[in-house]
Amino acid sequence: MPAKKVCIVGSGNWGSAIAKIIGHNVRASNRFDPVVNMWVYEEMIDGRKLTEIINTEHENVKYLPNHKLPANVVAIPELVDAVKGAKVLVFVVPHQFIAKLCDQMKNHLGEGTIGISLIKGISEGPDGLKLVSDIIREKLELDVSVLMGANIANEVAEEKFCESTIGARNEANGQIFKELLQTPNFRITVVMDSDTVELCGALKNIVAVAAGFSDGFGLGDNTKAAVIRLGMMEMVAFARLFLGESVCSETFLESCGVADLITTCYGGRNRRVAEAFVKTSKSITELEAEMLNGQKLQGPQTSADVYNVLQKKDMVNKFPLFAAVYQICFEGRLAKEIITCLQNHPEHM
Ligand SMILES: NC(=O)c1ccc[n+]([C@@H]2O[C@H](COP(=O)([O-])OP(=O)(O)OC[C@H]3O[C@@H](n4cnc5c(N)ncnc54)[C@H](O)[C@@H]3O)[C@@H](O)[C@H]2O)c1
Ligand SMILES: O=P(O)(O)OC[C@H](O)CO
Repeated sequence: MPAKKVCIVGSGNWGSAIAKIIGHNVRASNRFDPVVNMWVYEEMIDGRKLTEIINTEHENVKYLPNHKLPANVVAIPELVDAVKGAKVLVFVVPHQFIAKLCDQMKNHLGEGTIGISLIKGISEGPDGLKLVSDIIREKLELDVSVLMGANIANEVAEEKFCESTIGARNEANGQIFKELLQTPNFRITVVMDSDTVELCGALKNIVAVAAGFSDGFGLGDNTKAAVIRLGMMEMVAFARLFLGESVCSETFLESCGVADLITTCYGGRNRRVAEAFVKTSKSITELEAEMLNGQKLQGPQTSADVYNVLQKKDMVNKFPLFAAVYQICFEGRLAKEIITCLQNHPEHM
């Protein structure tokens, strides 16, 4: 069987960290072509193209500085050129960009191409919730797995030990992605409950924003633990509401569930910016621009997407923590009302 060409669609903080792993792993496997394409959203850095910097210095100096990428990872600015001939696509862009990128890729993919989404977020469809993987499936007609877990990109790039979860609909494809992505310090479990895995990855970012508010008020570890627990209860309830009987409780015990929720509520960007939101009174948009140097927050936007979906179902009052995050970020509700929200949570009624 010919070696499969891999293309990474995205090159931000996580995209670059995963490129380090993929570039290394394809060299050690007969299954994959040893040269990996990486689509890069082109920008100028001190008068030079980012793609040129990556291809000469083998470093994404803006989104993952101080980490060398393997030389077999080739940065390509045109999306259609990057995906040409690829049989394995790794989608890793902020979720707000994925639909438009799929439209550009459509009609440029070969038969039998498979994909995996590392994107944490959701979208809204005409009938309510739409998963990012569903957008990719519908637009590109691919089998799509997902990878979600307690995986802060900088720590993964430093090769510190962590776990991750692949959610697959096609088990054989899930195993192919495990071969592509697993390392001694990045241990992967494959489960078939793909939609729950994906929802965990998206929803934990909303809880991280609430954890950041709590930190901003200096409420301490007990309060943050309560935010994490109540957030998890809302994640489970939301998954059951939208995915029904197919949701497997054990999935929340995988890295994509409890572990990602913990890491994100302590070490993530959403937490950090939400803490600054409380301390500075600047808007989320201002803080994202000031603090993240081009990286994108997923939590506030996901809270808005989730709020709209819940409104359509008339279920907002069943998810007070998710709703409070949205209202505080976008509707001027006072951040300190996160405490009122915890005090009156239906879990204690
Ligand atoms: N960073 C992490 O620690 C981490 C870990 C796990 C999962 N994730 C998830 O991975 C996904 C990607 O995150 P990331 O950290 O790689 O990205 P990031 O936050 O670093 O985002 C910046 C990326 O978006 C690109 N971009 C900017 N404008 C664009 C446009 N108009 N169209 C297309 N691309 C544009 C930038 O060039 C850059 O590559 C997100 O869903 C995130 O939640 C991130
Ligand atoms: O930095 P965040 O908040 O986007 O979270 C990063 C990862 O999703 C943690 O697994």
